[in-house]
Amino acid sequence: MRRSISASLRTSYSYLPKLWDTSYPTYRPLWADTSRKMSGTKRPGDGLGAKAEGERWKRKKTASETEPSFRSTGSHEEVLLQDVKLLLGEPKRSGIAPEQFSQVELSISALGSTGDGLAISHDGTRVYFGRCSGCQFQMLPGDYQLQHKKIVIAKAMQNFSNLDPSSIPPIGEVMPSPLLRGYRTKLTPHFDGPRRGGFKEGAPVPDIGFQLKGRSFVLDIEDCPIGTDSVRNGFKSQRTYVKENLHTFKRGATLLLRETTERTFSPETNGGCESTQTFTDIKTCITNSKALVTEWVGRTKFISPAGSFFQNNNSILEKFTAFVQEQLMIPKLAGRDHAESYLIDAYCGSGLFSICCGHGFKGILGVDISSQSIESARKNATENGIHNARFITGNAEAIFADVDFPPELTSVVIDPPRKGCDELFLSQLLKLGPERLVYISCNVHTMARDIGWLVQQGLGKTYNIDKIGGFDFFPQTHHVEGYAVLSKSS
Ligand SMILES: C[S@@+](CC[C@H](N)C(=O)[O-])C[C@H]1O[C@@H](n2cnc3c(N)ncnc32)[C@H](O)[C@@H]1O
Repeated sequence: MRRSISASLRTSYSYLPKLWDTSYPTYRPLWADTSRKMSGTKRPGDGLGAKAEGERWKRKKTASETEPSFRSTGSHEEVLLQDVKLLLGEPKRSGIAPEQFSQVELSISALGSTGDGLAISHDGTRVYFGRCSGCQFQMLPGDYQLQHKKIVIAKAMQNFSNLDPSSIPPIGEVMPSPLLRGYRTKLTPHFDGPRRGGFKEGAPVPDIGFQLKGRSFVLDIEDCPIGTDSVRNGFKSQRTYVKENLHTFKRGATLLLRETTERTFSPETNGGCESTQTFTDIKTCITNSKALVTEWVGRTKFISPAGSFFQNNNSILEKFTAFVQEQLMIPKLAGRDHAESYLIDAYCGSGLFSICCGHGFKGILGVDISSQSIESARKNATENGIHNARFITGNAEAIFADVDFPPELTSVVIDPPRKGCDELFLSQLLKLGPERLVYISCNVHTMARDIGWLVQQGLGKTYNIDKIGGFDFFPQTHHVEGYAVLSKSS
């Protein structure tokens, strides 16, 4: 049975958990040992004096420290465990855990990378705050969220890359989202059903919303302020629909709410210069996963089935894809036309990077496991004037059987799902040896694991990690979109 502890939490901006100390070679909790002076004082039990203290990160890693290597899953539990270990320090504190379901009053010391509030009681206990597992950070100012997310990326590199800190570049600032609320173009609330027999006529309406934090049941959510207006309206209509038609559901269900945009260009500007054309967008909500939705990234139009993957924060995509395009330029070709170079788009979805960043490349090859997404990528490329791109359906590593681009003129953008890349893909990538790698991820822990693994392999030792940072794709939540840019050392 789970231990349930409730903590009192002041949610005003005057009380914010301290951020983790970034001035140290490795990240440590600033608050964990405030009584310790930096000069000459020993930390109880660690046996290290001030001199050794400065060098402690250089010492040989123990088996348990090196454990989260390539096989790490980057799961919530694994990430939380690393934070709790850092918080408690070594040697481990011991003590008696509070009785089950007892209430203890604790001050939250800091936020963990998973968005959990962390507090130390006399026995070193972690606690949760926030009930909905969706957007836990609504009580925190935007700047604080950005600083916290930068530290999340840094701790991910520290805890999951297995790299010496000297080979990790300083973490870049996390780029803010233009919209802090009303940004999410897709929501998937759900409800549970009876174990058997379906909903009977007159049955009580189940909770419809998102998973309760740390539990396997649903928290009723009437409105979700991070959704766009059209998605929020769609949510209200769908809630009403479920209530009125409950007896038609045989079991629980997940509702799809996805924004689509109909753009109309003003007649008087038609035929004029593209960048001066004015337009009006009408946004509505689609609930059928097979229906096609249209999304604009700046002046680029994407059409894909509502149920297929597309980045959820449209407001940041123009800035983000411009950044990725810049990173894909091969440094050795600086100042020269990149029209001689090639692009591989691994995990390409419906072609976001091939299409927004692909102009000017001599050839483009994309791969995705979803045939539906590949079909969209092909159509979207043609519609947007990209005629030198090929897209194949398959596991990401299938691309290597097909590619004949010269490695020294090739850039690869890698944007895997949360679980990261397979070892097979990464080892074949190293065999190809492309000049430039831009790794994008919504799970910075598996990104750290994969980047760390790549640069420690024989063939990977020729790569430098040039940049690491993030974009705030998911304001008000603990999630952050990370990037890592690597290039071949000269
Ligand atoms: C985070 S999405 C990125 C999509 C695209 N780059 C974008 O930004 O719109 C990850 C993509 O990886 C695809 N995917 C998942 N597992 C894969 C695999 N083993 N091989 C190739 N693609 C995979 C999914 O279908 C999804 O489109």
